[in-house]
Amino acid sequence: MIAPTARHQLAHPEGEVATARAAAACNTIMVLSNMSTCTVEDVASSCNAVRFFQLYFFQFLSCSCLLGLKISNGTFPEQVYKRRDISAQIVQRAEKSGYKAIVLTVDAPRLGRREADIKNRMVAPQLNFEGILSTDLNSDEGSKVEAFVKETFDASLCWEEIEWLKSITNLPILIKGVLTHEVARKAVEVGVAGIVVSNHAGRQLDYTPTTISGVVDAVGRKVPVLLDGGVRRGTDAFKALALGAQAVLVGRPVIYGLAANGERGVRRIIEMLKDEFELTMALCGCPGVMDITRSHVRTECDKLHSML
Ligand SMILES: Cc1cc2nc3c(=O)[nH]c(=O)nc-3n(C[C@H](O)[C@H](O)[C@H](O)COP(=O)(O)O)c2cc1C
Repeated sequence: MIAPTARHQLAHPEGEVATARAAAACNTIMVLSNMSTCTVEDVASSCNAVRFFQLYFFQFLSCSCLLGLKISNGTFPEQVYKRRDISAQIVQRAEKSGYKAIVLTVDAPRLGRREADIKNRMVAPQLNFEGILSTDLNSDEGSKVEAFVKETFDASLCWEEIEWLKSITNLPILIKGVLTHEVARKAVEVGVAGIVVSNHAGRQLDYTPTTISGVVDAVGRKVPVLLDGGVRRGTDAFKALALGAQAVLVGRPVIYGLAANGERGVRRIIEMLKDEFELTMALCGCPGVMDITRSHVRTECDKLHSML
């Protein structure tokens, strides 16, 4: 699957549209970010790729001087309002445009400190929100993306939000950004259709681990577990499946392929990964994906256990 990486037009003028066409040609699912640089509808009408839609929840940050509130030092505190109407609008647009699932990203209550973005004063067009949210933010320092996220992402996201999301869409809901078995169990309890084990490519917090094995054990096959992050070779996909993932998501390699050669570059990346994956299966004696088992990989943990 292609992971949501909301910067495609910075890599290539056709951005997510070219990526979606490559996904369709290679029979791969594309997850479109709600921060994408092409609109939900443009990507949908460009080809017949199977598409999932990635969602962040929104809020509205307003200075309380509008409400006449002051704190003791004379400054005006900021007030935060949830903007479920915006989340609802965008989910309904995705549903209407034929997206097959919602992938709710839960690991970005705030943006991690992305020093390259700050240095480059990063700006990314937010076409999905034109006329809905102000995307022209004044930030004297740092990246505009950071300012946008600070002002508009709902940092108070909680489990009730999933109940609400289920009430406004018939699409299955996957949760992306799970790292622990406790969160995975709770996610199953509230009725998600799938779990994406991900540390957001390490872009949020340095040193966060991805712990697929613990999550797979906790979930116990009740819903599919997907692995995201660090897949660079077919062997990585094979290892993920051996550890219990049902699919993998690929982010940056797709962007690199897009930057190098547009739609053809993305196709090449996906083909290379698939070829390497099939070769690994053949060399491990696995005629089909169902033949890939836990015994095909040995982790550091296994090594320790074998020494006891
Ligand atoms: C440039 C860039 C933009 C991203 N934008 C989003 C996003 O909008 N939503 C999201 O859930 N994840 C986003 N991610 C994280 C990816 O979905 C994915 O978790 C990560 O790239 C996977 O790791 P990989 O790049 O090692 O394959 C982004 C990642 C990158 C590199």
